[in-house]
Amino acid sequence: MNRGAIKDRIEELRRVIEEHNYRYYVLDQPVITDQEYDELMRELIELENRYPEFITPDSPTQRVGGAPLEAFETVRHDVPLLSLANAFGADELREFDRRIRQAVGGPVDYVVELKIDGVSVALTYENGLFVTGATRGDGYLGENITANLRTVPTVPLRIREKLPRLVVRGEGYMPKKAFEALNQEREKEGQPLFANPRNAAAGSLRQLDPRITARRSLQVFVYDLLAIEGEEPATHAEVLEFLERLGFAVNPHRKVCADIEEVIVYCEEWTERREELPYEIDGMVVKVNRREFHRILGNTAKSPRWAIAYKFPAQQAVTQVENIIVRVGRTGALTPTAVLKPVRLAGTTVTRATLHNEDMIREKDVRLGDMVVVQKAGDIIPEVVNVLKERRTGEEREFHMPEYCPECGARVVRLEGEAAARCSGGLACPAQVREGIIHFASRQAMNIEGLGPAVINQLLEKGLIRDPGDLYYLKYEELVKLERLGPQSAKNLLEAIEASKQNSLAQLIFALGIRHVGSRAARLLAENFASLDELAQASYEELTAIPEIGPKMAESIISFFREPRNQEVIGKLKRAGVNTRGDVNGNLQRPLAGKRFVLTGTLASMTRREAQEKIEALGGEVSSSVSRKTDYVVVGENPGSKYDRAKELGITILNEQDFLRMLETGL
Ligand SMILES: NC(=O)c1ccc[n+]([C@@H]2O[C@H](COP(=O)([O-])OP(=O)(O)OC[C@H]3O[C@@H](n4cnc5c(N)ncnc54)[C@H](O)[C@@H]3O)[C@@H](O)[C@H]2O)c1
Ligand SMILES: [Zn+2]
Repeated sequence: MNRGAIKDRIEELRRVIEEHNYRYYVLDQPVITDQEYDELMRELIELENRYPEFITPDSPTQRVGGAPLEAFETVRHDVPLLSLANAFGADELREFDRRIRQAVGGPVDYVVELKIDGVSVALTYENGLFVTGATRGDGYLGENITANLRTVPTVPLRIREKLPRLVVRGEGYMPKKAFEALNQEREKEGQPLFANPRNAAAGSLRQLDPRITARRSLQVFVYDLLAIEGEEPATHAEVLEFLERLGFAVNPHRKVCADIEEVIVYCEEWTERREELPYEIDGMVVKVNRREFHRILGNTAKSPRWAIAYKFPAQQAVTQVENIIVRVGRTGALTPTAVLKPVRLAGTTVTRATLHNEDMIREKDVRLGDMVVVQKAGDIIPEVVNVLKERRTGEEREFHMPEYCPECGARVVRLEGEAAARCSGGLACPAQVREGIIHFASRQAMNIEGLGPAVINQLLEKGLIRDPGDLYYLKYEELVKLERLGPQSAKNLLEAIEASKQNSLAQLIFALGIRHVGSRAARLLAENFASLDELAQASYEELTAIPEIGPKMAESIISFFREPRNQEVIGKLKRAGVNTRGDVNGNLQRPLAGKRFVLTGTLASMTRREAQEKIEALGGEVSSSVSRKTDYVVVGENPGSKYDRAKELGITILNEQDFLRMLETGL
């Protein structure tokens, strides 16, 4: 870019950011996500850092927040209420620490607090009485919202010491439950919904009628001392204790850390635990503990140099729906999937998101070409959260479920009471056959290593297999000819197929892909019937007599074994020597029965969900918190507080290797 283009881009960014600031701070109605906003801001900061000659005092990088609303009386803050600089990731925290140590000439310790996602407020007390409450506004001029803050139960009207004058800073917020209830009520009344608890808190504190504020279940956490007449504590940690003694609500989740690595561990712990909290946090705040250093370090125009906000990695991102395709699953269910313009999300590039089913598409009104918010929760496939309708251009197109299966041309039907539309092609539908074989070979089923979707596709295309039974008749000469399958892998694959003949009956039942029969039900069935033949003969009464086997599952099992094509497959399996007999002693297959596990940290070999499924498949249980009843705590990379708790209680700790061994041997 030449200088002219750079200047244009900077001005463009400023204009766009100003517009979003206005919507966010003044109207409490943002139209983009915080991540998108942060991205714009980051670009502007980077450009201004590289071309400082273009910095102007009115740039949004040099100013805090938005202008106060005229409806309120204006309050001038005697100590400016600044914003915070952001750190994205551990390295930026280390960079912050380096700057600090250089400036103060030695090591420093830090206080780390939760970054409550709410609205900044200043509370002034005179002779122990609450006299003024104000919003941050532009940092210098705020709005006088004293009457509203008086209705908030955690704002003490009188503090426990009769100090002549005290100004504190805190965060007004709305707990998640109250936010949901408020939006539900607004929906019923046809009022516009708040985008998130932060906007709801801001809107509620900036009500002209304090009686409305009083009904909004707002709370305040206090986190800083801005002014006091008299002696000041020497450290920030002491400030927080002092505020607690005065009767303020101070957030209990905080930690004094001796160095930045300890800070990083604590931030990562909360990245994992944030969902536990009854209110939203959008990051952590790292503050230099010694207040003497605060004075040495000073402030920029926008933020103190002695503190930084560690922002959690985005779980949401905004992108465009380029297409909506339909995938046909093992049971014939048609799953509409959004093809997205690639976007970075929580460390990976996302190009697809599930839309679940047609009803969901209607409900969210997702159209081709829409800008949407996508989210990743845990390790599940990303999903579309909502559509940014205000960003529609009119070019968007509605989606319709196809009437015929895109893979086999059979009619698509939708059974009453079912959300899914299904291809009626059954085993004549290549998609269903393919997905069925992929399932058969998968880890939890027959666990045939080296037999993934790519190989299965080739085998089907070449006509070498038509169903799972055919896998056991494959020959070496056929396999070596496949693409990307050398002599060694062909040999390995044959061995893996051979080995799978010794699998348990439970694995086989699950692998058959009987509708509604998951791995747990398969295990129950294997424990209750001596062989596959016995199961195939079972009556409706015998099946439903087993606890957890309901009518739907029983019917599905019976009709599966009645279907001639399924009988044919089972015949092939038996002739090939696949084990169809159960273990007499069911517990042999449930070596972890009665054992309670807790998982913490990241495992290298599997996701948390996979680990849980494996434990359960072997009869164990997984719970979310450590107690005396816990038998094992499985500890991966960057474990959370559960690890400390396990050590405290003396519970057996398994590292990943121990855990894998246990899964394999049951010991
Ligand atoms: N979506 C939009 O259109 C839009 C527009 C403007 C701003 N924003 C969001 O707002 C952010 C900027 O807002 P900001 O200037 O208020 O900064 P900020 O919210 O990123 O951080 C500063 C604020 O953190 C709060 N805070 C919470 N807990 C704290 C604690 N323990 N210690 C100290 N401070 C604590 C304080 O109120 C402080 O003002 C952006 O990063 C973006 O996420 C979004
Ligand atoms: Zn089909």
